[in-house]
Amino acid sequence: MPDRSTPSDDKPIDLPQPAVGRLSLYYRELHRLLESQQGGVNSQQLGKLVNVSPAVVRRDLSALGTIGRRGVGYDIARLIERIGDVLGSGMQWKVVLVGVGSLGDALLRYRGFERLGFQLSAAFDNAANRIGSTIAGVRVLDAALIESFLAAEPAELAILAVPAEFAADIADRLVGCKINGILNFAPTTLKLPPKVAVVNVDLASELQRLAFAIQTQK
Ligand SMILES: NC(=O)c1ccc[n+]([C@@H]2O[C@H](COP(=O)([O-])OP(=O)(O)OC[C@H]3O[C@@H](n4cnc5c(N)ncnc54)[C@H](O)[C@@H]3O)[C@@H](O)[C@H]2O)c1
Repeated sequence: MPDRSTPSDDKPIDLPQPAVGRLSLYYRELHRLLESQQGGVNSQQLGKLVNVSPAVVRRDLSALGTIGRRGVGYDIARLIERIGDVLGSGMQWKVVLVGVGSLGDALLRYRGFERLGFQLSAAFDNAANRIGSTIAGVRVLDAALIESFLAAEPAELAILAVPAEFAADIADRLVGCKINGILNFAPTTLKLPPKVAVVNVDLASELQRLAFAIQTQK
């Protein structure tokens, strides 16, 4: 297991976004392999699991300073530790969620965040029937308390699951509370200072991309 520590100011490795996405996939598959008692893996096996060539796997992993041994491959536990360090998954991240509707409720119940070091410290909503409830152990607080809560219990990341028309206002407030990264589910483009990292998850656009890919295959 990687050491659990809080996020530090260590200079991260500069990797292109597609490589970061692949590392995350390797990480997931390596955990599965470790759980199935496997000790080592080679670039061909790992590439097959995430659908990339062995050469791409070798390039991605050598960028982390991780060199496999010819004929032996990579030690899975060490590789998990190294990728976890680079992706920040060996750290504990505090996360808040805003908007506890259908989607927010489902996200709060998802158990996959904790395993990667993401701890949901609170959720916020402005609807009376949501405020005061506890979902999967996470308290739902009045959205009016975002600032006072984060002043007392700072968090690095936020998940935004409010309707699109409220997303910009909430995002500005979160940034004012020193939130550095936002996972935005609202189908709207947030205009935030460049220092704030935003990842947009737009499921409808993804479906559109999928439909386009199928059409162009014909
Ligand atoms: N449900 C899905 O499958 C899905 C999928 C992809 C994207 N989205 C997007 O995610 C967002 C949430 O979707 P949903 O289906 O959960 O909507 P929803 O209407 O069920 O929930 C929205 C929640 O946000 C709360 N809210 C509204 N304004 C707020 C504010 N100013 N401060 C705090 N809380 C506020 C509401 O009280 C409600 O609980 C939307 O932007 C939606 O387009 C939803």
